[in-house]
Amino acid sequence: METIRLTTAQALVKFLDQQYIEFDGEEQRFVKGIFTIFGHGNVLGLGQALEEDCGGLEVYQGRNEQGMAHAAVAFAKQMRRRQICACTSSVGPGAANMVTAAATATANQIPVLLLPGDTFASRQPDPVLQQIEQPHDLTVSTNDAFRPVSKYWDRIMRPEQLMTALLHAMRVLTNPADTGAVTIALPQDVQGEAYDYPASFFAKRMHRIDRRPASEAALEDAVRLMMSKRKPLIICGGGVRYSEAGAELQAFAEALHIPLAETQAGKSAVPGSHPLNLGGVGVTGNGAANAIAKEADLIIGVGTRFTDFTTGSKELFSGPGTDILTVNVSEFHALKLEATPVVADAKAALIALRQRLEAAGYRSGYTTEIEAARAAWSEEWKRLAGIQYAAGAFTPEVSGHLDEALPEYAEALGSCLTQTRVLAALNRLLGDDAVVVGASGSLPGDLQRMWVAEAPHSYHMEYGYSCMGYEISGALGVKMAEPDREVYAFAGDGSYLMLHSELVTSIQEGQKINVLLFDNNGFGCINNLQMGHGMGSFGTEFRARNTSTGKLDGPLVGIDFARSAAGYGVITYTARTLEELEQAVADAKRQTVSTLIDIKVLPKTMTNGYGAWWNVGVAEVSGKPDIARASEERRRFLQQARPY
Ligand SMILES: Cc1ncc(C[n+]2csc(CCOP(=O)(O)OP(=O)(O)O)c2C)c(N)n1
Ligand SMILES: O=C1C[C@@H](O)[C@H](O)[C@@H](O)C1=O
Ligand SMILES: [Mg+2]
Repeated sequence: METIRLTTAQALVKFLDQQYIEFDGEEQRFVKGIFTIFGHGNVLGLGQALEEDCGGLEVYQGRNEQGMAHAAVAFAKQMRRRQICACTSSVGPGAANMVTAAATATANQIPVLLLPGDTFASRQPDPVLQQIEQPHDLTVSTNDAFRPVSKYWDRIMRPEQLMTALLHAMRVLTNPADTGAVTIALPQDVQGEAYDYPASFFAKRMHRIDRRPASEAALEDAVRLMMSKRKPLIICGGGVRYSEAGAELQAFAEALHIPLAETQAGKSAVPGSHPLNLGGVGVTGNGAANAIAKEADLIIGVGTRFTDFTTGSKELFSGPGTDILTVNVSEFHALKLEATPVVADAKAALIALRQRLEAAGYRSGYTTEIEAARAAWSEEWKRLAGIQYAAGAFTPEVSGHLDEALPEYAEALGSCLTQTRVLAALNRLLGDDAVVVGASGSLPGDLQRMWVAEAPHSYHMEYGYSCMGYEISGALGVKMAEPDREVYAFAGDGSYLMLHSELVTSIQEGQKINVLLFDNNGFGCINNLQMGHGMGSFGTEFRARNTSTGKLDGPLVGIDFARSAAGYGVITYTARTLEELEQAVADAKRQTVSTLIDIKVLPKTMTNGYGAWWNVGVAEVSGKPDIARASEERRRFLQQARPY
């Protein structure tokens, strides 16, 4: 047997360099590159291997391990999971910083390969710097924290273990039904240890991603169910996009005259302006999709995980005559809500189903309802787009919370801009081909309702984990995936403050991203949530400590975000009027380096709900009557919702 003597780390790099995937007959390199932050836990092992021979892998330098791993997650998501980046960190805190990103990947079912350094396998120098000593179990290290948030976890205690570990890593990373974070912990000493690896291990490997066909029996069940229904509604989830099934979903809807609604992950599979596309559904859905959902007698969930935001905590389509049909490549998701399951690739299943339903002469029973719902939402959209603040006589969208404080905000921010008006303007200004990126705060809800995404894959929302700080790191990953498109990160001020370090990486890499920062001086959506459930404003506005009350109810803490980002070399703007915003967007498009527009918007001017419930925990004991009312309302909704 021919062998090659390499260190564990060198073998790892050589193997990753030889992985390819085949999808619909097209071959592609699987690992584009590797994000690194070196420390003593990885620099002399994996760092040495990459310096000596990184093959075709690109090597990037991250700023924060969570940020760089989020960039890798966003890259893979925008590549529809057909190409990934790996990430290596040092031992201890560097590794711990990646745990959040691992969870983001796993929650969203996005492949990412994480390679944290680990403590010594030999234990000779223990305890090493950054080692946690657990007297009850010496095998435990920080990296065990990746176990619950990874789809595959391994620790390489001997060089030869690497071979089985990497083959299993590839199995999970390329599995469309069950992928997510793969963590391979690399003890510091083992990374540099040598072994005679079989040369065959480094041969080019092609991993075919098959389109799993639906079984005849499942198709028959689905057709039988559909033939008995007159008001079906398709819910287009992220699986439609990963399967490249947008055109087929559109053809399916057109042929059978069935409206469709979008989840956050499914948006931009079918053009937003299509007459059968009702837009976002659920807690952050719009009036049209939610109205049709409430009346539907069949929900056809294609490639969706049916999260609480999509199902309105299982209250939205809970009528006694409403059935669920699922098309999902994952059995786990297909079997949710006691659905009639079609476990299959979305594109393959939609083609097969359409053929059978057309042959059976199926057409839904909708007459004018779809058009009417769309028209009503269009009027509402225009109203939202036109909302302007007027001192003294203004009722914000989210009213009855901070109404009296709005003049103070207008003065402190120096702006009267409303969030809904800004979003409508941006939808017009950015251009259809631009990719919008978001994750957390009030913006995902507003975007799901208001953003009309026309071009395929122009909407990139991480709403599985809704992780603050993903927006900017994510935009970098999206730009790496789609260098020819303008990429816009939509971030709240809270989210920006939490993590924006990879903005510097975007400058370093010459990967232009645009940050649209919505500064409303606080954790706006959480303020809405607490005050909407009977609490006061507590710990969510950005106010200084008040020396007379001892509380955080002093003056507003203003931040000049444009000035802060300018220090990184970012081209920055501040927008306090629509004219300033228009000029800033026009100028930002002309730039070749990353830009940031600090948009000052009034709190409470985001969209409000459109008839879908969200089950959030409410105190059952409180001296406040409003909280008791909220708790009572929750009990009432729970009785209407599906219990499981
Ligand atoms: C990492 C992380 N921590 C906490 C949360 C909970 N959370 C969700 S939105 C939010 C506040 C967001 O504030 P901001 O980014 O300013 O957006 P706004 O709601 O004001 O538009 C918080 C704390 C989260 N989603 N992610
Ligand atoms: O707690 C949350 C509330 C949501 O409105 C928000 O979008 C999300 O980021 C979150 O974590
Ligand atoms: Mg905010």
